[in-house]
Amino acid sequence: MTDLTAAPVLVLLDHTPDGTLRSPVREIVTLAAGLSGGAGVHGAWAGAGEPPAEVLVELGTLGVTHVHRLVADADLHLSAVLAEALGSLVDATGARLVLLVSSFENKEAAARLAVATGAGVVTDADGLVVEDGRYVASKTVFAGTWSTRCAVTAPLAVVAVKANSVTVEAAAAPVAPAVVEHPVAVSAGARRVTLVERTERPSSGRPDLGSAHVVVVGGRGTEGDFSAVEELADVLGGAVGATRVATDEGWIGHDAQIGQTGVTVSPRLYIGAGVSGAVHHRGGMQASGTIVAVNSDADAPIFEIADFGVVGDLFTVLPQAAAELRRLKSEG
Ligand SMILES: Cc1cc2nc3c(=O)[nH]c(=O)nc-3n(C[C@H](O)[C@H](O)[C@H](O)COP(=O)(O)OP(=O)(O)OC[C@H]3O[C@@H](n4cnc5c(N)ncnc54)[C@H](O)[C@@H]3O)c2cc1C
Repeated sequence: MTDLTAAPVLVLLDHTPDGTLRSPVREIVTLAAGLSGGAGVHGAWAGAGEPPAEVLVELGTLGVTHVHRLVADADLHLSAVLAEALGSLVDATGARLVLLVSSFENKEAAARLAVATGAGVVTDADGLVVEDGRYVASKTVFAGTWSTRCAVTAPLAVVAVKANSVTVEAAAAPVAPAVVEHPVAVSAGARRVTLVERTERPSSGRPDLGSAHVVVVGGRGTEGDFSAVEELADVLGGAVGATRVATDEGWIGHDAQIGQTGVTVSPRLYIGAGVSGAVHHRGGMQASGTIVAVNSDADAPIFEIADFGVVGDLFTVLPQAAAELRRLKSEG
């Protein structure tokens, strides 16, 4: 039986343009440290300069032993280029597992990497273990109504893990990661698309919807007034989401839409206000840890899946909840 813990684990270290780690990266590094045995956790760093010193310290605390700074004469934001870079790192490190955060862009890179290397790929995983010499990933499917376990039978596993799936933990002993430059020879095929321009969306100051621990969602019941939803999200340090009705009405941007034709979220806490819980919406939130619903209609379908429900007017309930949370916070 193959001893997978004898092989290093490769982790894509997503970060902001200024070099700050994106929050779910800490989760997959924790997962990698637990799976790598003594073989080490190798991080792939795709960015203009070196990782900042404080990031290296943090990565070392989490158990990253090596950071490979990818250097390419093509844009590593393009999934074809990134997939080739990760493929060459797999060859260089002998990794048997590549972990990525399950974002839209990373899933595309994961698929390309798997096709190029013959790897087995699992996306939207919420857990990963080694069983009988194979990596076995868990994930929910069919709008969160089924839990599945997928064993990777190929020699290389590529697994994209959903945010909020792993509790971040420091490694048993911190290390000082070695920073290694890794030049990437990009193929002509990966150059078929060139990035002409990138403009970062202005930050709302709130966490990213796809990876936030808390998401507060407004539906038609808000009648376009998201102030109570935003206030509660801010008290909880959460992101603001919406139903398709709310985005179609133009009350909030389409990137806030959660559901079958929007973003899939699985925060630790989902709060739906004025949201009926239609099947197309559930498809994007049913895997959330705790579901709270505030709806004036006691027969609204969302109460069927809610862990905690309040029958009431959101414009009364949400400000009360926000005020009480503020009071509790001020008491320390
Ligand atoms: C192909 C297809 C894809 C779709 N994809 C998506 C998707 O990705 N995401 C998505 O969300 N939808 C999607 N939809 C639409 C989906 O079917 C529902 O129409 C939508 O989710 C309903 O949004 P809602 O809950 O805001 O509105 P409604 O269903 O109208 O519910 C509004 C709720 O607010 C409550 N309410 C009203 N006033 C208050 C108040 N003051 N306080 C408290 N509660 C109040 C009402 O009791 C009601 O339950 C899709 C539809 C189709 C056909």
